[in-house]
Amino acid sequence: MFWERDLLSPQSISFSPTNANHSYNTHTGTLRGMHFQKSPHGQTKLVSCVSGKAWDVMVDLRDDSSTFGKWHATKLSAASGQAVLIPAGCGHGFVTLEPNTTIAYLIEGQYMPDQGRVLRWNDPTVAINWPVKDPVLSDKDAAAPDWDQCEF
Ligand SMILES: Cc1cn([C@H]2C[C@H](O)[C@@H](COP(=O)(O)OP(=O)(O)O[C@H]3O[C@H](C)C(=O)[C@H](O)[C@H]3O)O2)c(=O)[nH]c1=O
Repeated sequence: MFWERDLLSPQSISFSPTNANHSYNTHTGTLRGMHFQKSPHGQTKLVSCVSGKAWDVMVDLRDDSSTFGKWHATKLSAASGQAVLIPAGCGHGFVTLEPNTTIAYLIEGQYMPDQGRVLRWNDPTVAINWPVKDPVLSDKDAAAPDWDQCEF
């Protein structure tokens, strides 16, 4: 079981997914991120790995949060069955640790491409300690701005 609505409500976490995405990645060292939608169009994501293995990262972009600018990583794998909830207002990214890694995630919040933003994966302000130093990046991610140029 990946998600059950009533499982989260005792922790007073409300999560009502509106869509589900798959991200298939052929090569080890594929890095996608850090992606987010500009406030107030943030999305909450419940992320899991359904094949292979990945190092999944969130960064807190909520300027009223005590962990503003901090990052947190979780190792996800098909074998572990673990999932991680990325709150709205956080950036999300991952790097694959095996070939043929598929990330599956439920999303709450409408996809609004014109509100999509990217923070550079190796921005020195956030300083995420990625396990992969020379990743495979999309053009969009390779051209991402640093913290100071980002619109949250
Ligand atoms: C997110 C999304 C994407 N798309 C389309 C738009 C593009 O034609 C294609 C790939 O989108 P994108 O470049 O955003 O995909 P990734 O580089 O895999 O990034 C994703 O992985 C990172 C780590 C994320 O957290 C984001 O949810 C998501 O952006 O799927 C849709 O049609 N609906 C959607 O909800």
